[in-house]
Formats: sequence, C-alpha cells, structure tokens
Amino acid sequence: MSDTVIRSIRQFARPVFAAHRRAVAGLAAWSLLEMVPALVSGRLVAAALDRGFLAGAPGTGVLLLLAYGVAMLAGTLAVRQAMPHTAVLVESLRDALVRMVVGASLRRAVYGDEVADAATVSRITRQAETVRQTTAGLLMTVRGVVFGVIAAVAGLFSLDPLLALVAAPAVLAAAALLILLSRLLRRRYRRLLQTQEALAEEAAACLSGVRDVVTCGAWRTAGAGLRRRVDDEAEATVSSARAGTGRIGVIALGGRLPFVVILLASPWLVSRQILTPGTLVGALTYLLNGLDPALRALVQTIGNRGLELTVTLHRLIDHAAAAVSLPSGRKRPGGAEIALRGLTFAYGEHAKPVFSGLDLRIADGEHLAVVGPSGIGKSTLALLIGGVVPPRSGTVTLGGVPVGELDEPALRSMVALVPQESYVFAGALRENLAYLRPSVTDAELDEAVAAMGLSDTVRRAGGYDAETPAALSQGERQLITLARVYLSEARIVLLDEATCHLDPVSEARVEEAFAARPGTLIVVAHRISSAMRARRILLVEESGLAEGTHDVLVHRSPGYAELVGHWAPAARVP
Ligand SMILES: Nc1ncnc2c1ncn2[C@@H]1O[C@H](COP(=O)(O)OP(=O)(O)OP(=O)(O)O)[C@@H](O)[C@H]1O
Repeated sequence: MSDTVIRSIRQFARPVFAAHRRAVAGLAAWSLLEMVPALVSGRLVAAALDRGFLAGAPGTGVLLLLAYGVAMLAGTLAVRQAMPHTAVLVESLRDALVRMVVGASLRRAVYGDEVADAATVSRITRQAETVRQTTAGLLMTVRGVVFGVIAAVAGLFSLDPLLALVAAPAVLAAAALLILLSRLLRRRYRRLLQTQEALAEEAAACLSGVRDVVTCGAWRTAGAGLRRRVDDEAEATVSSARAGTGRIGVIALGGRLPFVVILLASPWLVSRQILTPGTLVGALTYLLNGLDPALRALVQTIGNRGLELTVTLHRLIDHAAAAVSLPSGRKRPGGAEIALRGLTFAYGEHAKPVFSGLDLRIADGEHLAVVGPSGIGKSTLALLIGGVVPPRSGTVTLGGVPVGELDEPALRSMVALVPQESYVFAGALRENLAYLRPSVTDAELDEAVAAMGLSDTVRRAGGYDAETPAALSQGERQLITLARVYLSEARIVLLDEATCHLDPVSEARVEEAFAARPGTLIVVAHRISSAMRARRILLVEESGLAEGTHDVLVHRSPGYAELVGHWAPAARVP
C-alpha cells in the first residue's frame, strides 16, 4: 500500500478506534473467550481417551467430553457477544470513510474541475457500502482465524512440542504463499474493477447519446467500442478467477500437510510410545477442527473479501487523497474591504471566461446591488467574492489578504453567501436559526425573527424549541435561512437571489434589515426595487462592469435601461 493510503487509513480509522475504546476492549475480551474451545479441544479429547475410555474409566471420559461441550457453548456465546462491538466499530469506520471521501469529492467539485454528478455519488456510496460489509465480515472472520491458528498451534505444543514443530513451519509456509498470491490477486482484481468501470462509462455514454449515435450512423463504431470493453471485462474476470485457484495450495500446505505427516508417522510414534493414542487423536482434533477450518476461512473469506476490501479502499482513498485541498492559509483579514484586481475566471480550461481582467472595490459597510442579464456571471461573481471558487488569474482580496491565503474558518465566519436554495434541516427551530452562532440569546432571536417577518411562523410552530415544521412554504424556508445569516457574525453578506420566493413587501423588509445590520450587503437583484434600495448598483455586461446609482445608470446605460424595462411589470406587484 502506498504511504498516502496508509496515512489516510490512519487518519480516518485512528479517531474511530480512539473514540470507541470500550468497543475495542469488548471485542478483544470476547475474542479471547472465543478462543477457549479451540485451545482446549485437543487436550480434552486426548485426556478423555487416555484417562477415560482407554484407561477403563468411561465416566471420566464422558465428563471430559462434556467439559469440551461447555467450552464450545461459551465460545458460541462469545461470538454472539462480540457482534455488537463489531457493529459499533464497523458503522463508525464506514461513517468516517464516507465523510472523508464525500468531503473530498465536494472539495473537488467546488475548488477543482470535477463535476460531482449522480454517478460519482452513486459510485462512492457503492464502494463505501462494499467497505462496510466486507469490514464487518472480515473483523468477525479475522478474529476467528487468528485465534483459531494460535489456539491450534498452542494446543499442539501443549500436547507435545514435537507436534507443534511439524505444524508451525507448514503454517508459516502457507502464510507466505498466501501473501505472494494476494499481490497477484490484488493486481488482477484491480484490473477487473477498472474494466467494469470503463464498460459502465462507455455504456452510459452510448445510451445517453443514442439519438446522436443513430443520427450520425455511428452505431458500428459505438458498438465496436462497447464490444471491446465487454471483451476486456471478460478477460479480466477469467484471469482473476485463474489466479484464485492458487489458493487451494494454501489450504493443502498449511492444513492438510501436517495432518498427513502426523497420520503417516502415527504407527511409528505410537508403537515407540512417543505419543499416546489419546495425544494422537487430540493432535488430529487440533488439526482438523482448529487449523484446517481457520485456514479455509483465511483463504476463502479473507482471500476474497480482504481482496475486495483492500482494492476498494485503495481506490476510495486514492480518490480522496487526490482531492484538491481547501484554502489552507493561516492569515486573518485586516478589515472587510473587498478588492478584485485583474480577475479572470472560467469554469473549465477551454470554457469561455465569465470574467476577464475584472477590477472592483467594495468598501466595508457598502450596500451594493449586482444586476445584469441572465447567465452573465452575477452568481459567479458572488462565488468569487465569497472565496468559494478561486480565480484563474488575478486576485480577490478581503481586508487586503488574498482569499486563498486566508484562514478558512475565519473566511467562512466573515462572509456569508446565501443562495437561492434554502437549507432548513430537521430539528428544533432554535437549532436552525442559531446554527451559525449557537450562543444567540432569546432576545436576539426575537429581534431577528421580527426583522425577517418570521414571528407568525415561529408562533405557529410553537416557539424556538419546537420542531421545525416539515410543511414550510418556500418563502418561510428562505426567511429561516436569512434569519440564520442575520444572526451570524458575518461582516459581509451576499444575497444571491436569496429572496426570490418572497413577495416584494417581505423582500423589502429583509433587505432593509440587512442594510441596517453592521457590515457590507451585496444583493444579486432580481427586481428593480432591490436595485433601487442599494446605494450603488453594479451592472454586469458582456462588455464589462458599469456602476452608479439607479438614476445615473438609467440615463447612461442602455443595458440597464433595458433591464429596468424587463423588470417594470414585476416592480408594480404590490
Ligand atoms: N458550475 C458551472 N459549470 C460550468 N458553467 C457554469 C457553472 N455555473 C455557471 N456556469 C456558466 O457561467 C456563466 C455565468 O453563470 P452565472 O450563474 O454566474 O450567471 P448569472 O448572471 O448568475 O445567471 P442567472 O441570473 O440566470 O442566475 C453562464 O454561462 C453559466 O452557464
């Protein structure tokens, strides 16, 4: 495994084990108890024969066999008791893994070039689920295998060190063979996964563009491409299965070879009284009931599931490790002035730039409206100012510090970007409203709720500690989101059509409240009334930026006059 993968596993697994010490201790304790039947089996069988049935004391023999039965019952109980501890660890590991990988995907989608589409999410979910299921199975099996092998070898040693001397080298040789084989299997399985994904991608591309494929008469080419992928996958499946047959050798070497050797030597060993008949049967019990099933489980479960787990985990972690890192600066802004200098931005390497060489300065405390035709780049400008997307060239500075060099939490608490979509989650109203500043007092909540016009909604819900109603209107959801930001410590608030579901009166109330709140207010306006309330209006056009007050722009800018013409009917809505 690469260093990155090992580092990433430590990064997500260590806190899980640290946070669940009780589960780890519980699992270890029950696992030790689970080992008891395997440890005592051969000894009890040997004693039952030598001191019981063969010594003319069948009662003693029966009692010793009964003791073996009790040990087996205790072992079964231990397996059952270990399960909840395993579940706690596995579920937490899965959550940590999903958080790490999904977080990485989101970072890539926001800061990098990856599109976080449904296919990416579904692939990650599927792979994380595979990791969860295989980890659960593996944790249970690995314990059985490790303790089974230790118990069998220790039991053999306690019967006669000579027996352990025969079994131990064979077990070590089997383990070495399994390690070598695992490398080959891992390579082949990884190739199998790659071919499966390539096939899924090719099939999805062909199916989504089937009309174009047929229209262009390209179905032969498309079919040939698909067939190639199917053949690749079939070939990878066969070669993976072929490599898997080598695992029989592991069982033969570790489980069967010591059994055959001891069995062949048994007439000599017993006749020379090196071993008693009971010891011989006890040894075979250790080999057949302990070592052989443990090795089978090792090969079948760990060989298959372990392989699946390592390859899938590797791919998930590679995906996460390759993610674009968050702005990781340490600097704090030296004020709240926003400055854009020579800013150029495009959504892709070959996409047409949304902005080229843009310069803009917004002083602390300004109330600015951003207007312009649809698709011109108003939301993109808000994302750039909020440090959500980095410029391709040029700089965006907050308080004199380039956004990328700012301490991320400081940036997020200083700038609040409210989009059109409102995020209201399940839980008490107070949790929703105070999410960005949990220390708010009831008096502050009252003030914010009144300023946003939410008092009726809160009263109907039953107060701040009542559950947030599930059936809220789009407008109420927007108001809750807005109140949350109003209550936050954000010095710069960007409303990107965040009032689109409000009627003009509510919208005016909200904007006036935000304008009266200390700090900068930038509104991506969708009504003329919003623009008219601002002290400065920024018009984004193909040709660049124009700015001024409403009266100035309406006379000087044909683009602005045209927008006002579009908006005029909406402005008359009461
Ligand atoms: N995630 C994205 N990936 C690729 N292109 C995008 C993305 N988001 C926006 N664009 C494109 O960038 C340009 C500017 O979009 P933006 O959403 O900033 O415009 P807007 O002025 O806010 O539009 P509207 O008023 O309709 O919301 C548009 O051509 C849009 O198609």
